[in-house]
Amino acid sequence: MVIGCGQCGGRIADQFALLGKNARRQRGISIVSNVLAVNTDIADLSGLVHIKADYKHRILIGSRKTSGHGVGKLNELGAQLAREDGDKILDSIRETRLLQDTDAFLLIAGASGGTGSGAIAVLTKMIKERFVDKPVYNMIVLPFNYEETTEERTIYNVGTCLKSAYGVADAVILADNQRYVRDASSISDNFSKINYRFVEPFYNILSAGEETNPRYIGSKVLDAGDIIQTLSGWTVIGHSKIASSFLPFRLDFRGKHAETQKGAQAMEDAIAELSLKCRPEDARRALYLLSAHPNKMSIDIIKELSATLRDNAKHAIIRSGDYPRGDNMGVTVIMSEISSPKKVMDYFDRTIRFISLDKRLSQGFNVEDAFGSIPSLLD
Ligand SMILES: Nc1nc2c(ncn2[C@@H]2O[C@H](COP(=O)(O)OP(=O)(O)OP(=O)(O)O)[C@@H](O)[C@H]2O)c(=O)[nH]1
Repeated sequence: MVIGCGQCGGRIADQFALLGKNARRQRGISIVSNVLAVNTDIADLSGLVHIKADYKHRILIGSRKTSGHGVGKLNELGAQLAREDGDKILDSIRETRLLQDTDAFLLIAGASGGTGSGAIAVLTKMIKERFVDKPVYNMIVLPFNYEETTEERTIYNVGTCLKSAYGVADAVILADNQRYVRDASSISDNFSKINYRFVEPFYNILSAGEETNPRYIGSKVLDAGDIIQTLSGWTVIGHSKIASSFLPFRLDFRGKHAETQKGAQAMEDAIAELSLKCRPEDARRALYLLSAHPNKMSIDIIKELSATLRDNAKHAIIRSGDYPRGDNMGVTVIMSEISSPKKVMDYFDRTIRFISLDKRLSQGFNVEDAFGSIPSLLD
């Protein structure tokens, strides 16, 4: 179940709603049990397209205090309003027809805003307390570089949001806006392309374990259990596609070798496309899914993918699966339990400076050091 908080979270959740519709239409399966958007701003909720338009799915919080006009980047206010009106979200979750079939919750927010940045950890905590048997994950979107220099509160919001989310969510998937920015295009064009890039890797990962047609069931099915076992702590996700226009079983040895090489290349590309730049060797858990046309699945490619991932994520427990569906060969990779990702540590460092504790941070700086100094939005 996907819950978007604030404008950024709501728009990305909207993209998940579209993904759910596509899975039903194209594959006849259900991969998303419900999609909700939570906001303090009526206009943001009105701009969504795919999330159902009723008040149980587009949930306005804090309307008495903000008159439906947002919290103006004050994430403490976002957190407070989520605490006061959180029951509305819990009610909508409880009324979800497919609640029993929900394997996990995914809450999404932009770290630098007010509503989503403040609400995400508070709602995560409430949902975890109410639905104790289901993991609750966060996807947190990091701002563009220019926002860090032009908007005063950006760093503080990001630091407090990341700290609060890490303290309560079962995993925090980091997605960096700056990764996919294309200077030449407009901001709105950028946003829709970036949102697509963030959500696309989930399509096959969520589909593989829900597949019902025997023709498309892999030899090694990657299901919700594998994903849940993989997701922990700081996490990133990436995806790559390779057009494959021939059948490997009819190839001569040179063609076969080239096809196998494509497997290694696809894995390298997926790692290069991870949602936040990080060091794969810092991951303690990893997962990959190979999707390809049933006729193009080959054991050699799977071996090559495994070897390439092992070379990169040297210290990780690796899980994998294959999904024989689709015309293009695609590789989705998740790296999880990443120790002290550099960009996150930089945010903690700069947040501490921002709140003028003026503590010089030495080389051995780690999450625990930073946590002591940064205020939590959960208190
Ligand atoms: N990827 C992506 N980022 C977005 C989108 N909309 C906003 N952002 C980013 O989200 C951050 C701002 O958060 P918002 O979600 O707009 O803020 P909010 O949670 O609605 O909070 P307030 O507007 O202060 O009430 C900035 O870093 C934006 O670049 C979007 O559709 N996609």
